[in-house]
Amino acid sequence: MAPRPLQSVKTGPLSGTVRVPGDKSISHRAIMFGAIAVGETTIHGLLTGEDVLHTAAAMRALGADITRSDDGIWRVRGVGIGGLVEADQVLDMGNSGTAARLMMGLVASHPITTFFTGDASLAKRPMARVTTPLEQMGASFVSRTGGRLPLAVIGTENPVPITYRLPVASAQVKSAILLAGLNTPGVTTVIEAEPTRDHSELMLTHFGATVKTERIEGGALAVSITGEPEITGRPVHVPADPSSAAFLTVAALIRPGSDITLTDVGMNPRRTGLYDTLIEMGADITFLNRRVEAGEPVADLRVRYSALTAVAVPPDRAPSMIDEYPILAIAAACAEGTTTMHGLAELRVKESDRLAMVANGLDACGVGVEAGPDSLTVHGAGVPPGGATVATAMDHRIAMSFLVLGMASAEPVAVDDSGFIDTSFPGFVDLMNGLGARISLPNTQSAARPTA
Ligand SMILES: O=C(O)C1=C[C@@H](OP(=O)(O)O)[C@@H](O)[C@H](O)C1
Ligand SMILES: C=C(OP(=O)(O)O)C(=O)O
Repeated sequence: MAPRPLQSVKTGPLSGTVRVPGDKSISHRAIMFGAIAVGETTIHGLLTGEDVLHTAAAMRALGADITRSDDGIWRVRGVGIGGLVEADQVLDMGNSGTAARLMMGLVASHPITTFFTGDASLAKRPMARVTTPLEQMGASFVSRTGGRLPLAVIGTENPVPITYRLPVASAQVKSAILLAGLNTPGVTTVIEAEPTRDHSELMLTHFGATVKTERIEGGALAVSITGEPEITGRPVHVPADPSSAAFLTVAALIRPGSDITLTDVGMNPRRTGLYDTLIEMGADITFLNRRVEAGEPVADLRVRYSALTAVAVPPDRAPSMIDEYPILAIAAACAEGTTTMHGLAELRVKESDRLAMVANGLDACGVGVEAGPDSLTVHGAGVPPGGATVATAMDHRIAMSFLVLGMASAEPVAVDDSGFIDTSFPGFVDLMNGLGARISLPNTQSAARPTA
């Protein structure tokens, strides 16, 4: 598809009350778990971003019946544990690491062969982190050198349960193993040194599976699933995505006079590291109407402009804000002082090398920045100069982050392609402009100083 450049110019105060789209992690899981449950799962507030639509298409190809009614509610009729059928087409996972990795776990413990592919960004991302444990469970794989997509999973008829210690903090790898464990006799256990998002554990429990989490010696968590449960379709209410709300939150914090409210935002503590960090920087964020909906904590967030000061973000916070470092870097660029972030090696293997893309983009916009192998240092500029076109490398979060930077910069900031924003946040531009942003097609004069 042709690139879709956009530019963002300095805006006045933001105001209004909005609900950002549904949580991407929870939406993928609602479709997948509904597809392997018995009976009907109804999903309210599903994210209809492209990543989740790829998951829905793939689960249909594997036998589930998935429809969307006019009222916006999705209905999934599942096949039951062990009931997935061989797809007669290659499954295209688009830009989505979550879709590819969780689905590989699901099919690995079925006696079927499944072919996966993805776009140029996904085809660069490491898959050995899931194929290694799934091989131990009995599946085999045929892939390109280095274990990348396109890739075939030859599922096993006789899967064996394993106990596996995660070499990287990853909810995707944890979930892939637990999902393979669903159609495996006995107990499958994943040990994680650092707690990652637990949406799989919460939702599988909601569907009737037995999932236990215990703290073991050394402080690690052991997450175990008992195989071959009877899981039944359930209603799922998807909260608004805290990772999407992050862009609006930072935009309001850096525009003087702003006062916005974001409703129904997921507040699972394994996802809220950015909000903790912003509050440490001096952000005025009030959490209203805290409640639990369908097993997930949610709140309405009132966010007001705040003079932010730099912080050192502790590395052990990374799993709870892993997707939020690009937008935190934008907040840091508008803050007073030097912000340091460590423990970020995983950012190099997301939709793009996010450390490199953030550093190149900030540098092009005149903000002092250094990227190390797993760290980022941003020197706050107060009002960033801007005046550049930033390369986004097929990465939705890089595109949204730099459009937010443009809202506070002296000169407009353009992004070379906004098309991938639809993977996670359809309607981003309209929602932002509705609050007072000025994001539009670039005019030719401002497209100066392109980044690498
Ligand atoms: O499990 C999930 O839904 C996700 C886990 C994270 O990836 P990793 O597991 O690779 O850290 C995150 O970056 C991704 O956006 C969604
Ligand atoms: C890393 C992300 O997603 P995924 O791994 O599913 O592509 C993200 O949304 O920032």
